[in-house]
Amino acid sequence: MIHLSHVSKSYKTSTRPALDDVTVHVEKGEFAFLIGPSGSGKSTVLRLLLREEAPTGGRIEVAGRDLGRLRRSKVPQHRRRLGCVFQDFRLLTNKTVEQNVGFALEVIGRPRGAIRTIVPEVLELVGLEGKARRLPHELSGGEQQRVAIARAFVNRPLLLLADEPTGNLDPDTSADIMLLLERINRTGTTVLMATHDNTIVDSMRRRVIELQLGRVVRDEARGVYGVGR
Ligand SMILES: Nc1ncnc2c1ncn2[C@@H]1O[C@H](COP(=O)(O)OP(=O)(O)OP(=O)(O)O)[C@@H](O)[C@H]1O
Repeated sequence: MIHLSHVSKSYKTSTRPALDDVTVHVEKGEFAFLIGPSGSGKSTVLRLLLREEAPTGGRIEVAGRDLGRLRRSKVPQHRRRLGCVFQDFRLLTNKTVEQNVGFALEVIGRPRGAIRTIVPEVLELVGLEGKARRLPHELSGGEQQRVAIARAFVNRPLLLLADEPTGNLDPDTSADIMLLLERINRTGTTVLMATHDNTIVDSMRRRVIELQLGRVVRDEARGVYGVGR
């Protein structure tokens, strides 16, 4: 699903590379954590996968597509095949819950009838039935993240990228969000999640890929956050 081969990334204004010879393969259906201290390159990996940035060296393949050969005009289509969830939710503040989720289907041209059927199904999956007409500011942080996850998942993406999705949430709410991401993973969606949350990583015992100064320093099948903690 994700193949990074000898990937390097140097930003123009930075003296050291953000990523330095990174080789990582994540197979279809896997759930993997990307961890590492601030500035280690986690967000850069996600940005490269979304083709928001291009690598300075190496090769990146996502869902069978070589991103180096992806024409600029095909980038939006590539991004629509991925689901993305962020720490700050990024909801449309003037749209209701159902409109936020439905919008993801509108932009890919799904007919209104289909949207009316699919949106309530996805809201039920994320536990937001009954909240479809609320605006984001009428929801708790955890509920807002559920909307963001519903929006990311409504197109049934092959791959879900999550950048610190629990960063703004309390521990109980974070645990609920992780149950939801696990449920989504069980439908066959590959999940790659960047996080600083050691409690979550330790409780899930999933694959852990650790970056330090732009290099992979650990890749364990059922890892914990910190070795020896
Ligand atoms: N747009 C940019 N221009 C220049 N340097 C950048 C840019 N984005 C990131 N960097 C640098 O690249 C390195 C990796 O940053 P990145 O954001 O990928 O780290 P991170 O592991 O996601 O950090 P955090 O956990 O704080 O989000 C850092 O040294 C950062 O300063």
